[in-house]
Amino acid sequence: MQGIVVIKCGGSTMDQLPDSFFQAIAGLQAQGQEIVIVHGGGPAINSMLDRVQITPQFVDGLRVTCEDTLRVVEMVLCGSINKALVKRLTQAGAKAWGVSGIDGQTLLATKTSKPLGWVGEIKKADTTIPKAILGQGYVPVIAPLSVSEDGTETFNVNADVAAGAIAAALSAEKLIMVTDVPGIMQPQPDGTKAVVPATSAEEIQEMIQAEIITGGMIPKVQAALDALGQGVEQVVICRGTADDLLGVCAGQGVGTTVRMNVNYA
Ligand SMILES: Nc1ncnc2c1ncn2[C@@H]1O[C@H](COP(=O)(O)OP(=O)(O)O)[C@@H](O)[C@H]1O
Ligand SMILES: CC(=O)N[C@@H](CCC(=O)OP(=O)(O)O)C(=O)O
Repeated sequence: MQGIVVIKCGGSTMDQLPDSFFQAIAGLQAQGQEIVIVHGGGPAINSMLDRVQITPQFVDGLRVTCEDTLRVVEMVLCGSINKALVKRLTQAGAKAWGVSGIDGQTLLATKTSKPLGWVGEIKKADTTIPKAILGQGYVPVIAPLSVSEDGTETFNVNADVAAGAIAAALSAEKLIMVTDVPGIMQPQPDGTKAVVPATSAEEIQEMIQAEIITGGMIPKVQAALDALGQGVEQVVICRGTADDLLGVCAGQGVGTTVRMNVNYA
């Protein structure tokens, strides 16, 4: 592989990520593969909100973010989660450098017009900082906070959306969305659920309408389609294991590959 690989680490799976996953990233980095990590941390934010007695609230997978919630989001994502990931990568032998979307205005945003409070809509992803970090031989580890153009306001951004915007701005070869499920799951006639190996914008719309895709999977698939629309070559939703990560990098059929349309190779 030549192009940049963006890995989005979902908060859902953060506590379960095995050492071998980080060792796989270290191995890829040692082979010269440029990797950028964008991370979430939804469950850790929820636990901290619980400790300060704020009830989490979501609309279509996006957190309603009042001022107090924003403080907690910034503290958890830029603080404990970002540093925990940098440490795990370091222990695995990778070189990692943690930043947030605020740093260098990597994620420039305006406040959403939706009734979600301090949630940002990304206007521009600036690749100066991620590229500078890559240029120094480190994996940028990016927390999904965003900042206003004048630098006065911070906004919360869903990590899938942040990863999609950064992958698009970097013209990444692959966006790998690592989560706690093996891909998009669909109910089968026998009552079980199976991973959808590949899907399209049209099928995704149908699955959202049929409530097969719900909650946090909604921003994920929307971000995947946006990234493809902006030139990212491949988007895969899969689990956070070394096998899945290396399988996607090797072009094997792992997880769910999201495509713009069914006939698009
Ligand atoms: N069709 C679906 N297939 C798989 N997961 C789905 C689907 N619809 C909703 N989900 C939910 O989406 C979750 C992943 O989104 P989220 O919790 O936001 O994870 P992350 O923190 O990794 O972004 C899954 O754990 C599952 O509960
Ligand atoms: C606006 C919004 O929803 N922001 C997210 C940011 C973290 C995130 O997306 O984490 P996951 O990847 O674990 O879902 C939040 O506050 O939970």
